[in-house]
Amino acid sequence: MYINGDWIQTEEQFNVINPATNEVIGFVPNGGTKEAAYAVDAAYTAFKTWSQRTAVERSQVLKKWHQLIEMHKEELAAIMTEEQGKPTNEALGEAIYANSFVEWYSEEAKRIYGETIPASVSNKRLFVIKQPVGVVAVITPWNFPAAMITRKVAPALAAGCTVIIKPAEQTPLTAIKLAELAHEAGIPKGVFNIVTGQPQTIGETWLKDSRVRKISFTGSTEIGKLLMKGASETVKKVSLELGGQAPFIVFEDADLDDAVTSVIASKYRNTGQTCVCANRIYVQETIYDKFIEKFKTAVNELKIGNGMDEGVNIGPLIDSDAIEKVNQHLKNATDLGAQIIYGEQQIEHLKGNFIKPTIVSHATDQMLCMIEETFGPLAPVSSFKTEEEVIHRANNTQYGLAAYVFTENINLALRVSEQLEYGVIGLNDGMPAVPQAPFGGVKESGLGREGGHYGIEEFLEVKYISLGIK
Ligand SMILES: NC(=O)C1=CN([C@@H]2O[C@H](COP(=O)(O)OP(=O)(O)OC[C@H]3O[C@@H](n4cnc5c(N)ncnc54)[C@H](OP(=O)(O)O)[C@@H]3O)[C@@H](O)[C@H]2O)C=CC1
Ligand SMILES: O=C(O)CCCC(=O)O
Repeated sequence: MYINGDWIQTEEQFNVINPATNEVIGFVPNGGTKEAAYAVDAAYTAFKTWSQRTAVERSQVLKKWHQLIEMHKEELAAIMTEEQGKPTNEALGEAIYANSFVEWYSEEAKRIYGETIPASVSNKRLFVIKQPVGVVAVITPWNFPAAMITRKVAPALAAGCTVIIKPAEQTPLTAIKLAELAHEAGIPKGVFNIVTGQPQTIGETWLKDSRVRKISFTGSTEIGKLLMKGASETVKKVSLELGGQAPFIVFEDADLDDAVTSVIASKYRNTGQTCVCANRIYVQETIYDKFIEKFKTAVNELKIGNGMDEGVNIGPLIDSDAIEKVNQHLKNATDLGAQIIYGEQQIEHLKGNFIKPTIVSHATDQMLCMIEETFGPLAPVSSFKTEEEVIHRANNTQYGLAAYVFTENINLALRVSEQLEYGVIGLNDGMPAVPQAPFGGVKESGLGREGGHYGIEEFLEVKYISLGIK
């Protein structure tokens, strides 16, 4: 792991596994309290100087990191395919996407503006300045091993914060590669630190330490809630990007081909393992059969296999627990009357964590797959009659990250978008996330926003200065 500009080893290590083959591909240090605390010491010390650098200086260092990531994007992609399973093209797409946050925030570093406020008396002047929050703990998941790091770290560093990062145990190698490039880019020692190892111990050490002023987390709602509770002990700021349960709504006047292309992209990207994946698909009853036919045809084109192999677009799931969850959702759906219309055959020729893309029709809102985040390539399709009905059903969840709406009617589109209780709406768009726009959820899908100028605000404190003048 990488702390205070040095590479740190521990006696104990843990293995990193390729989910396409279940083979061990490497190992990393199993850090605990000692390493987690050392990272805070380093980041706390480095904050004093990094926060004092000019915005232009911070911007230049981030630009250098961006250049190096661009130069090494194929290598990063190969690491992601090996440790996470996503197909090569998708992994390269992620490396580029991840780097777009570094580029965007290298520019945004220069636009952290304050404010002057008219005073109500003539002998005062009122100012607002923005300052970095301090040491930021970044805890990231395995589904986007590079982008979830850069989406948090780039705005944090641009704002003048220093970071301590704990990547997911399944995907530490991508994080370590990013650290190598950060080191080469001249990010000063202590500004960027990676601790691999025991999640609970590392998490607790950071939660208890009052020098850590912010936690930025992407992952399950369960762990998000736990971190939020822990953060209250020292009143840290929190940003949480948690589970989703995205409805994908297709109205009868939608461009069907477009809707099908988008549902494939949204549902099967990363083999269904994103928090914004279409989780439940609602299709207006008048076009239901036609949609299902086109959807089936398109899914049939997908090639499943080891992400390293040419032409593969569906890789393995991350581990056997993930397979079990999808199978549990599928069994529950069929027990409750859903019909498997695509995907019933088992995959026998692949030995990793593979599961066939599956479509079920006649899904109802009582089924687990319509209530919980499946995080896998199971697509339940349900029909609806009216706008009111589908809005009610889409909102009837504790989650609120992304929702998708397909229609050619601008009035309907805006009415529905405004009524959906979600942080991100893909309106005739199955892939809305970009670096310049705010991404994040409402309800139990999280707090705060990543991306755009909103994303950097999460790492800034507002300071009000009242100046009395003579
Ligand atoms: N919003 C999203 O993008 C994601 C949502 N999920 C959802 O969560 C489910 C479970 O996935 P899973 O990987 O277990 O997600 P987790 O929430 O458990 O893991 C996310 C990150 O949190 C860390 N973590 C776990 N426990 C603690 C703790 N007590 N204190 C501090 N950090 C901790 C993990 O470390 P470690 O890896 O070492 O356990 C990892 O780095 C998925 O099936 C999916 O539904 C999962 C990933 C991403
Ligand atoms: O699953 C997630 O947490 C990540 C985001 C997807 C995206 O950025 O498109």
